[in-house]
Amino acid sequence: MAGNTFGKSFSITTFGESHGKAIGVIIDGCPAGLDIDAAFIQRELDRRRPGQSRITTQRKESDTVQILSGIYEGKSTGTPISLLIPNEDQRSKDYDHIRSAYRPSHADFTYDSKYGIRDHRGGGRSSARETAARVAAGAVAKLLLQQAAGISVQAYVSRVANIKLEKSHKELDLTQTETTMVRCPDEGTAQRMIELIDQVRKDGDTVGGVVTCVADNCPAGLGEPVFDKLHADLAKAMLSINAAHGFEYGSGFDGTYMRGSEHNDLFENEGGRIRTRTNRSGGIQGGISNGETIYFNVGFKPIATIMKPQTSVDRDGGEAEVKGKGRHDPCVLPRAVPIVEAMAALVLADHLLRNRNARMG
Ligand SMILES: Cc1cc2nc3c(=O)[nH]c(=O)nc-3n(C[C@H](O)[C@H](O)[C@H](O)COP(=O)(O)O)c2cc1C
Ligand SMILES: C=C(O[C@@H]1CC(C(=O)O)=C[C@@H](OP(=O)(O)O)[C@H]1O)C(=O)O
Repeated sequence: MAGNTFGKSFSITTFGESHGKAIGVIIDGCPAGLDIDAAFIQRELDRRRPGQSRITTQRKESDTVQILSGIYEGKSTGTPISLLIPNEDQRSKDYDHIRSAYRPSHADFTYDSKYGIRDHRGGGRSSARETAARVAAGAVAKLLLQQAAGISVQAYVSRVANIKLEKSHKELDLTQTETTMVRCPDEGTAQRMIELIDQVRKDGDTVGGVVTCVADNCPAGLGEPVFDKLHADLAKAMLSINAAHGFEYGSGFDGTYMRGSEHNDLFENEGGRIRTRTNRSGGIQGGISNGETIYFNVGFKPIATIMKPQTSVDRDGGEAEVKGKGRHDPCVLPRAVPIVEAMAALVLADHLLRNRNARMG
């Protein structure tokens, strides 16, 4: 199968390029009868939209979603749901200077190597504009998770470069995430992150960092014991996001410093429900959810397009100099939050539906 489809039982296919007419998504497998609030899909898109604050790309897209099929009188019909988001503010001229040169650490060279086509206008399919389609589909997945099982998915920015939120997700009030433009739920840390991004933007440079994601109320039993392990599917989903460079769940890489005696999550019976006292497993054991909170981190690199000259090569291998032009994000993180949530919701919705056939009764 070509690489534009994601998921098995609840699957999405996205289409469109950053500088084409529109982008969109077809969702397959959504059961009939789900209440679909179009305003909710739009609110999720608004959280990802370019031009939303001074610390994001200034491309002005309204990202107004059109529902083309699969929803009737506010409910899913069980048929493919297609959602279209027209492009309104492409400025392809900004890319004339890289008609043949490759931007360092963007996808220009690899895309050309694969297809033999150099469409220099924006990143095409490799532009993060495509993630709008994922967020629209992720909104439907969130509604499914909420209505079918009461599962919620929330992400936030936990680090920008070296400015780190020292509190864990258990100590934070995640309802505060949307109150700061950087989407960090701690006001003081958020201010320092914003100041850093402002400075980096003035310098014509970029910074990376980490998004943390938390899924609550996930029942025990979602996932597969072999290849499609829940954490493996989450890892693939997260690493499929543009500029994502790392994934860890539960105790992650820190856990590798501990001994088994320190690391194990001991079981207990809490009023008839089997739980663990700690949650270093991040809510997943053996590829299957154990009913505890699922949490993971996604690391993002500093964005490739910088407003400083860098050496490069052109299609013929000749020397070239590339300096970023146009509208770009100085930091991916504030807009990555709704994308991470959407991809997590898609994975969980897929496994929730797959799990229906796991056993009799
Ligand atoms: C929300 C978001 C916004 C992004 N904005 C830009 C941008 O303005 N300029 C840019 O060069 N890269 C941007 N990127 C990253 C590129 O799309 C990405 O680096 C590129 O496709 C190459 O893929 P890779 O970094 O995963 O190897 C963004 C990524 C995300 C998730
Ligand atoms: C348009 C969006 O972000 C874009 C992501 C992006 C990239 O290279 O990933 C590069 C820029 O694209 P362009 O120069 O074509 O405007 C960003 O503005 C969006 O997220 O909707």
